[in-house]
Amino acid sequence: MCAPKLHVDSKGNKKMTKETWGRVCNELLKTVGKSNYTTWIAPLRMIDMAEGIAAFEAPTKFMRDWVSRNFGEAILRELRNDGHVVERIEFRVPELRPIPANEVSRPVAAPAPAAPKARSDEDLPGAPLDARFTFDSFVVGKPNELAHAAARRVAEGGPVTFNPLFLYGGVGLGKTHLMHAIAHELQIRRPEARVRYLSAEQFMYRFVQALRERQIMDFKEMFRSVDVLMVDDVQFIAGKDSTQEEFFHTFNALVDQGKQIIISADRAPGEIKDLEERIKSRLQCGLVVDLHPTDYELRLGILQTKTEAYRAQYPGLTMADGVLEFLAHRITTNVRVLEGALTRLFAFASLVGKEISLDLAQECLTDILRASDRKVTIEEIQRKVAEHYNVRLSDMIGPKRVRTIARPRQVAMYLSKQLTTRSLPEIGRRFGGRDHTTIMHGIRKIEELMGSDRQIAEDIDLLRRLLES
Ligand SMILES: Nc1ncnc2c1ncn2[C@@H]1O[C@H](COP(=O)(O)OP(=O)(O)OP(=O)(O)O)[C@@H](O)[C@H]1O
Repeated sequence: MCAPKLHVDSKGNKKMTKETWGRVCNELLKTVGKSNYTTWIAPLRMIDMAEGIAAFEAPTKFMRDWVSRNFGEAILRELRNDGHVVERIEFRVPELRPIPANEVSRPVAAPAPAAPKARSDEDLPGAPLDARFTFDSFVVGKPNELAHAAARRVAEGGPVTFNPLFLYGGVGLGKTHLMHAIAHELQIRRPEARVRYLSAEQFMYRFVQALRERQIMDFKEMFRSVDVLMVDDVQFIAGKDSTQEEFFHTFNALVDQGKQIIISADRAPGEIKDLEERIKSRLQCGLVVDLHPTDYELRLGILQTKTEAYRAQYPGLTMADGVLEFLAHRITTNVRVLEGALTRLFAFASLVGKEISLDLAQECLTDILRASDRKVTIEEIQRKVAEHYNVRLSDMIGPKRVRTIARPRQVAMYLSKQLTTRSLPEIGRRFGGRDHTTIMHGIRKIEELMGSDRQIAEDIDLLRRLLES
């Protein structure tokens, strides 16, 4: 930790105090970045500063070598910048002794055994699985059908055909659910297989813990002896050099042995910033599939499935028609938010003893509905409408008055008023500087036509759904 012992140089050089070392640490944090700082610098202990030599203690030999090689220069520079006369730095390791808890720099799940012992299944790495995340409870729709099919294939446990399976997609779209579903299924189909699931963050903590406790060989052996390894949210290791290094070797060792690896991330391998190139290319070697943002039908399907479960839990509650459709339409962010809204709705309705109606939904979900309001822009509306009617985008703002162009333009004006919070003069400006009365006229025209022209009404409905999904 950054806690120096105080020493005075016999040559009268500047004294190292807690404050000055604190300042040096602050500068180092800026130059090496938070994760490097926490992993490598914070565990250092300044033990001496005399005769131009700054001596530090690192918890392990590995850390000593790593810090010396990678951060020695930076530490030297910052000490000098702080006004200390330092010729060189020495890194030492303590005599073999248990490391006191206050030198542990990172939270860890549970202390590893101090001495190596015979390995049982308990020693294998892994995080608990959520019993609810099965294939049965996973609702399949267009946006996730490929990811689902790939997950199913891997879960069959046949010969490894693609390695790794790389699943990616935005927050709350079902990556973890699918990984747990694979693990559950494999436990049934291949009970003898060592299937291990953990997040990349847990992988790192275990790695750091192994370093600290000098059990790196055990760590390596543990991870290399699984049959199926699943690592969730792999983007977490980006920028964490030594964890990446270890992950890379684990990955290679397992692939070489023909063991299945399943990885998830919030984006495609090539797009993960600060992930080593060699890891990116390894991750791209198998099958890379993405979970697309949900569409209206999938959201409705998920809501219907979850509602079935709630009906059993709250047998007395009734739900008015249109509530699920309203939620699927309005909450487009992610499935987790959708689920949260439904849970709250059932709990609220049961508390107040009322039917779940649209009014009740609006009342109890105001914050979620407001946060989920997608900000559609006028430009997006113009683009979508132009595509739909096969006219040029420039015609949306141009002067042409022929009906084949004027009508789509009015549709875009109408949707701009409906789907954005822009005022009529603002909308007018975006439509080539038209007056607000022209916009008003366009909107009225469309409102009128929607009552008499089914085609226009359908077009509007479709465009609205496209823009809001
Ligand atoms: N297609 C689906 N069918 C049923 N439930 C789903 C589906 N997709 C997501 N969910 C549910 O949504 C919630 C969030 O899903 P999950 O945790 O798998 O998302 P994630 O993609 O791993 O998100 P994150 O990026 O935050 O880790 C879970 O409760 C999950 O069961």
